[in-house]
Amino acid sequence: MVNHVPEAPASKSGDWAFLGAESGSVADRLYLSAAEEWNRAINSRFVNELLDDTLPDNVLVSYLIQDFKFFNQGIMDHAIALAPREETKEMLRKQSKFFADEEAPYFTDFLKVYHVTDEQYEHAPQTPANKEYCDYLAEVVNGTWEELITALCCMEWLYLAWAKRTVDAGVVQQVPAHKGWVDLHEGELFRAWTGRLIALVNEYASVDGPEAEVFRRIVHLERRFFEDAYDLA
Ligand SMILES: Cc1ncc(CO)c(N)n1
Repeated sequence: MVNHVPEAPASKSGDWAFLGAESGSVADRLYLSAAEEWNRAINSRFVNELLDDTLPDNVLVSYLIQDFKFFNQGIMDHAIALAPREETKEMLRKQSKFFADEEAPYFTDFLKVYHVTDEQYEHAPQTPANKEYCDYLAEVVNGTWEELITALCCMEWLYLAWAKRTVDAGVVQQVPAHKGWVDLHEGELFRAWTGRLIALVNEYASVDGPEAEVFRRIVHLERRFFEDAYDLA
């Protein structure tokens, strides 16, 4: 295969020091505590096929319909409300606007190019993992800032981690929808955003607090979210 992207190696302490998760930091320790399932998620069949351009269209469509439903949930608004400092609220507001400007158009264009009708979108049932994930986030947004920032950090970081595989391998996807999905989750801006979330986790979260369970639960749900794309495709 010409454009094969190798799997990510096992997680090691300090892997993400360049984004602020130095060895022994809270973020690094949370990352290591979920290492096994994190690795399975970022090396999942869905990610492998997306990066190698071998993903069947119906699986991509099924996944993105689920993700669009997931994305429309307002987690950022809750984070803005709970953020303890005005500068953090402002940072989150800017990122929220970025999502509205960049990520939402990706979805809308995608649905058009792949001929997904509004009806098909509306009627697609949520997959079990997506439902469980959304239910869980509905709980988390009513919890503490520490838990919410840990959840947000984990989900964005895990996305950067799978997308980074292709950047590390120097492979560029030839299918525009695949490349577009990578570009939304890897690059200077997404790295900076993830780095800001890692800094907040280091500042506010604790490895012995309830945040540790939140981190592992999100990794688990992310792995299952990828798998479910095949079941309902
Ligand atoms: C399910 C899920 N988790 C994380 C991201 C990254 O923002 C996403 N788009 N979807």
